[in-house]
Amino acid sequence: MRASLIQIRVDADESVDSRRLRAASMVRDQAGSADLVVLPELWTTGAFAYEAFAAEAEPLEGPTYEAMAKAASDAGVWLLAGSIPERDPEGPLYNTALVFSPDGELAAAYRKIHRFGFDKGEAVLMSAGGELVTVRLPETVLGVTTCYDLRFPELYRGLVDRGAETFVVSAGWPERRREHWTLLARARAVENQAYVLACGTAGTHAGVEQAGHSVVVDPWGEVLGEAGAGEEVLTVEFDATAVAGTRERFPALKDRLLGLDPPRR
Ligand SMILES: NC(=O)CCC(=O)C(=O)O
Repeated sequence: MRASLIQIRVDADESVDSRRLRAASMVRDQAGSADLVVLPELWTTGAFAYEAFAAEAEPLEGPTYEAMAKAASDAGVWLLAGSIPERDPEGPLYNTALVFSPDGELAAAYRKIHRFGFDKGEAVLMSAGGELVTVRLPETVLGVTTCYDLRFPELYRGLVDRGAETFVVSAGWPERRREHWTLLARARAVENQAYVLACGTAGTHAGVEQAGHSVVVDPWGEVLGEAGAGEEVLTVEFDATAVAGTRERFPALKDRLLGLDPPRR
């Protein structure tokens, strides 16, 4: 299958409306080139533009949902439309990733579990999700994750236990920790014998330079494609069936002793 990672530029000098139109058009441009399209985390506001979260928060079925549902169906692609600052009808904000099927239906919504910032920023402004999300595509099962989640291997193991073979990561990762980004993407791929499609943003917002360098890693940890620092669409073709083969030939996942209920002896 072919996946296109849209590493869109998120700069303070562009309005959210303009970026939404550009993102929709970039998704449409993938018609015929990709089966799956991935956008980054909080690309409407920027992942570090904390003061914009409440101002630009949308209900789940708000303007970004509308634009992305239409773009997915126009292009006929599966679309992980990145995440939005979602305002729940009860009041709290969530960092919520949206997945659309090629007919423009919502296939899943994933509320980011691990919020970044310690005692500041997203960690205090957003509420934490609590549900692991997988999506069955014809060729593979996606495990949906967002940015800082990449540092928590137990989340990815939980997704493997729910059948995930391809992890998608929407991110707004900063340049200053770029080496962690690539290292963690490869680690999650190797330890779970799964593909990792990790899509970040380009540009600088809220004074935080973004790493770009979106990356696709195979179940053996090989980097199949990597973007540069600027705005770019990274398209990579990969054999989704290779996950089963890798897990059969090198069955390390069967040697797990901990975390299973009951534990294996
Ligand atoms: N938006 C994020 O989750 C940022 C994560 C990050 O900067 C890091 O883990 O490092």
